[in-house]
Amino acid sequence: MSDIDTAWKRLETEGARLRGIHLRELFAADPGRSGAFTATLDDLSIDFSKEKIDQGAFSALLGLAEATGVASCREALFSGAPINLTEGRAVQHMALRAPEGAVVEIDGADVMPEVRATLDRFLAFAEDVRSGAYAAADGPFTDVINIGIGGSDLGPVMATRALRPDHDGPRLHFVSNVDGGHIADVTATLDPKRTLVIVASKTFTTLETMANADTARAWLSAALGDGAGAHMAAVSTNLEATAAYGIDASRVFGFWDWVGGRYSLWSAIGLPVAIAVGAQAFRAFLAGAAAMDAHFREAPLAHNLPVLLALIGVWRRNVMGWRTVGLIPYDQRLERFPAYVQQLDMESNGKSVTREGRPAGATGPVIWGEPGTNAQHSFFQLIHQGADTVPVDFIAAATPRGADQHHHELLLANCLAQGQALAFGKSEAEVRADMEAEGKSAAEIEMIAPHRVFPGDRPTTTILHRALTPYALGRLVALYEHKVFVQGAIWNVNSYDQWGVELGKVLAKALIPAVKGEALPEGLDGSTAGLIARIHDLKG
Ligand SMILES: O=P(O)(O)OC[C@H]1O[C@H](O)[C@H](O)[C@@H](O)[C@@H]1O
Repeated sequence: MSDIDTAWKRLETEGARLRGIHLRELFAADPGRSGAFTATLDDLSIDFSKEKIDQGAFSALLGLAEATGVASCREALFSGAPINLTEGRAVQHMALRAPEGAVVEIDGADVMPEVRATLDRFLAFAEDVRSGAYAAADGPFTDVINIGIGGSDLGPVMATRALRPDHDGPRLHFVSNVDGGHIADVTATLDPKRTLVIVASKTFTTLETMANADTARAWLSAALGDGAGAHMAAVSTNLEATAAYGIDASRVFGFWDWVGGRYSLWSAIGLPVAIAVGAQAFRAFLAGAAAMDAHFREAPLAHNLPVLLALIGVWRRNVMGWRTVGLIPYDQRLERFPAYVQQLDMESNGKSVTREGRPAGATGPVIWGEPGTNAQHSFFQLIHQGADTVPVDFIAAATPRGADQHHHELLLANCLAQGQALAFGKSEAEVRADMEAEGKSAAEIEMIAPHRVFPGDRPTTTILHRALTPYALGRLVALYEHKVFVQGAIWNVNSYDQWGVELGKVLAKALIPAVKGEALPEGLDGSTAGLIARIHDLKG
C-alpha cells in the first residue's frame, strides 16, 4: 500500500470512529478544544473546534498532507514551474502582490520589473480618473462601467462592495451577462458623456464581453461621436485584440498567461477597484494578500491557515461524505464573496480526472452562500433540521467600519448563536422541559416536541478578523486561493484549467443562427430542436 493509501485508510478509520461521537461529547471530553483547534495569523483566526474532529483525526489529516506532498507542491507553485500541466503554464498570481524587492522567475526571467511597471501604470491611471486629470469632455468621470465576466467581473464586484467604506472615487457599475437587460438597465441610469467603460477580458474573445463592449461603444458613440474612444479602456493579456478593437494603447493594461482568470483580481483586472478606492488602498489590499502568501509559504503545515482550511474541507468532503459547503459571511459587504469563492473553488477543483488523466475520487464540493443574518431567515431551516449535514464556514469581523456598533453586536451575537445551535442543538428532553415550563398540555407536547428538536452535531468553522479593511480583504481572498491550491494538491487535480466551460461555448456559437431563425445545425437532438421551434412560435 502506498503512503497515500495508508493515510486515506487511517482517515477512514478516524472518520468511522468520529461519526458516532456527537459534537456535544467532543466538547464534554475536552472543553478547551477551541485552544487546540484555532489557528491564527495576526488578527485573523480560524476556529475549527466545532468540526467533528479530535486529535486523532487532526493528526491523520496532517498525515495525509504529508503523504500527498503538499509542501513540495507548494514549493513547485512558488518556484514558477509550469504546474498548470494541461496548458503548459506557471501559476504565479502571487507575483502580482509580491513585496518590494522580491524576485519572481518564470522561464528563467524575473517578471517583477514588468509587474511593477504595469501596477504603477494602472494605479496612475486610476488616480487620474479619480482626480479628473483624465476626464471626460464635459468634466471628470462620474461613473465607470466594468464590462467582463467570470474572473474579469466577480473579483472587482466583490471587492468594490466589500470596500464600500474606502470608496471615494466615481460610482462603479458592472455588466457581465450577455442578457441585454443587464447593459440596458445599467446604461439607462447613466450619462455617456461622463462615463468611462472598461472592457476587461483576459482573452478578449469572450462572447458575452465582446457583445457588451460593442453595445457600450455604440451607446458612447451615439452621444460622443468620435470622442467615444476616449471613454474606453481595456484590460487583457491579448494586446493584439485590444489594438484591433481600436482602444488606445495608453488606456490598455496588460497581464500575463501565468495569471488565471479567477486569480486575476490582483492584476489590472483590479483597475475598477483601484478607481473606486484609490492606489493606496489597492496597495494595502495587495499587501494583505502578500502577508498570506508569506504565511502559506513558511508556516509549518499544522499551523498553516490555508492548509488547515483545506484539510477541514477534505475531512468534510472525503471522509464524512458531505457534498456542499455553505459560505456565510456575517458581513453584508461580503455579499458577493460566496459567488467569488464559488468560481475560485468550483472552477479550480470541479474536476474528475487526476493530473495524470486517471479517474479522481471525490473532489471539489458545491460552494454556495448568502450573508448572515439574512440566511438565517431563509435556508438555515434546512441546515438546522434538514436530512443532510451541510457544513458551514462563517466569516465575521470583530469591529464594524463606518457602521453602528450596536448593529454590529447584534450581528456577531447571531453569528455565534448559529454556530452554537448547529453544534449542540436542543434535545427532545430539553424541548419537553421548555414546553412544560411554558404550560403546554401533555397532548400538545407529544405532538409538537419532535418538530422542535435540533439534532445538533452540525459542523461549522468560524473565521474572525478585526475589521474588513483592504488589507484584511486581500488576506482573506489569498487564504481561500491557497486553500483551493492545497486541496488540488491533495486530490492530485490540475486546479488551473477549466476545460469544462468549453463545450457549451462551442455549442452556443453553433446554435446562434438557428435561434436567429436560420437553418438548424445538422443532426440536432430532438429536444433542442423542439425548444428552438417553441421559441420561434412564442416570438410570433
Ligand atoms: O477574461 P475572459 O477571457 O473574458 O474570461 C472570462 C471567464 O470566462 C471563461 O469561460 C472562464 O470560465 C473563466 O475562468 C473566465 O474568467
